[in-house]
Amino acid sequence: KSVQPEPSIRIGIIGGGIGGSSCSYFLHELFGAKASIDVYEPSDIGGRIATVDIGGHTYESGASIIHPGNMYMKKFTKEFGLKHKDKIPGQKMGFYDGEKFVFLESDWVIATYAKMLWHYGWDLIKFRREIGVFVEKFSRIYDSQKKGVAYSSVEGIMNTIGGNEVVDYTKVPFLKALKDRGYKDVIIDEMMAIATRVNYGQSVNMSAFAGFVSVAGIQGGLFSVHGGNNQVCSQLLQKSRANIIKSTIKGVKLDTESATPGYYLTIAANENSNSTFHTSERYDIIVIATPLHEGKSNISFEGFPKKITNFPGRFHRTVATFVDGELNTASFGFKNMSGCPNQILTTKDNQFKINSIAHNLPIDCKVGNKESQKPVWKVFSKEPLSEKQLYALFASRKEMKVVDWLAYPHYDPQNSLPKFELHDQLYYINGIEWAASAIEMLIVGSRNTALLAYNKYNGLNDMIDVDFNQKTEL
Ligand SMILES: CC(C)=CCC/C(C)=C/CC/C(C)=C/CSC[C@H](N)C(=O)O
Repeated sequence: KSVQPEPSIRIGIIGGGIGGSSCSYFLHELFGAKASIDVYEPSDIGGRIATVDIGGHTYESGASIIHPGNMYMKKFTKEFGLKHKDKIPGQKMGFYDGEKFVFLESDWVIATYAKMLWHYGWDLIKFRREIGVFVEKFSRIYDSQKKGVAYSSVEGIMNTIGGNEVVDYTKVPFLKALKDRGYKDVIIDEMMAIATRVNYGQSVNMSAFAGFVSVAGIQGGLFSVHGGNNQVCSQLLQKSRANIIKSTIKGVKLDTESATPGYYLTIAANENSNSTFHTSERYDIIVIATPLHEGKSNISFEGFPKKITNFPGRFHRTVATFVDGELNTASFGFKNMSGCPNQILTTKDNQFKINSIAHNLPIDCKVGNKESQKPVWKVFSKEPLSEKQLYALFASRKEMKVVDWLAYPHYDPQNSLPKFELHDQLYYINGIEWAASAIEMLIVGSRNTALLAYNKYNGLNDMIDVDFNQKTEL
């Protein structure tokens, strides 16, 4: 009978969302039984990919879509025996400019494509091709991670994806990148604007990299996990044999006494995070898997030679209002739902002050089971909806739930990209969100962080910050 060695490395992860859970999985894959992993998450596992219950069904409350080119989410779904959520027919999309629908989907796919081609011309084909190339470039990061390469900064990852061109995408407005490529105003003002508004609540003035990712998020073939994307997080934590601790972390303190790098986590002793009674635990490696920006967390850093405080930029407020009720179709120029789209995406700020209003289906809906297909309306807006706005949008309301959250960074091209490495063995996954926030982006960031910790711990310095564009023979 083989005897398992006692773990000799203690790893603490702050946050049990997709970043924290996938990092736990990758760290376990790399360090094996040598490491014991504690994941601190005071709320539900899943973070921003959690769910909301309404009218007796469960719906995705946050990040809900996965791109078919997202290799890690595809791998995890398969590995954990999860299925894709069924596609239920009858979803009809319309682009609304505040006065009229500038584009309305047809009941037939071919007719919709022909209409789109007529409306947007050659730009539509050009852009589809360009996104394809972009997604292919993105796969270079999977190759470099497979070979064990890690980057200490988000910029290193961008450089691997596409050299200076992609690094620059994080620094120029999407609008400029599109104009430089010769796109006409109609596709920019409608389709590109919709992608940035629906996916990030922002506009084409946001940085180009996040703009490209947002457009990838309105392509065909997108999926989500049957039963909820957050199952991936629970499975990842289970596979990594992590201890899940329901406590709030108040601070990280450098261990200055020991010869080897180490950190103390200050832990709120009970679920009341305001309690003044704290405990402390020492770890060899710490991974922060929660945003550190202003308004998002108040973790303090103590005893570090260089102050860890400066995380410039701000998070963007997104309000998701779920309504079990009837749309006021007259507000959109229709007598009833016949002919009226149930996926209304707005091209610009409008009288309703909404980014989109769309039918949302339960996480476990099934083709052939009508009861499981109960849609609710999900409205995205920048501010909570007033009673007057709700009255204009809905003819009737049975139940309503509001998720008001600081969802994504505000993508100002002036923002600088954070580093993954905050100190010797103190890491920050969510820095990657400042290039673009999506489930897959956080997994890419988390695998990078796990590789960085592993390479550093084992002195594999030649596997850190390798210019993958120059050196592919690794
Ligand atoms: C760089 C490009 C174009 C693709 C790389 C792969 C990638 C990260 C694709 C993600 C596409 C996607 C699902 C975008 C949605 S934006 C964020 C969304 N609202 C969410 O909450 O996840």
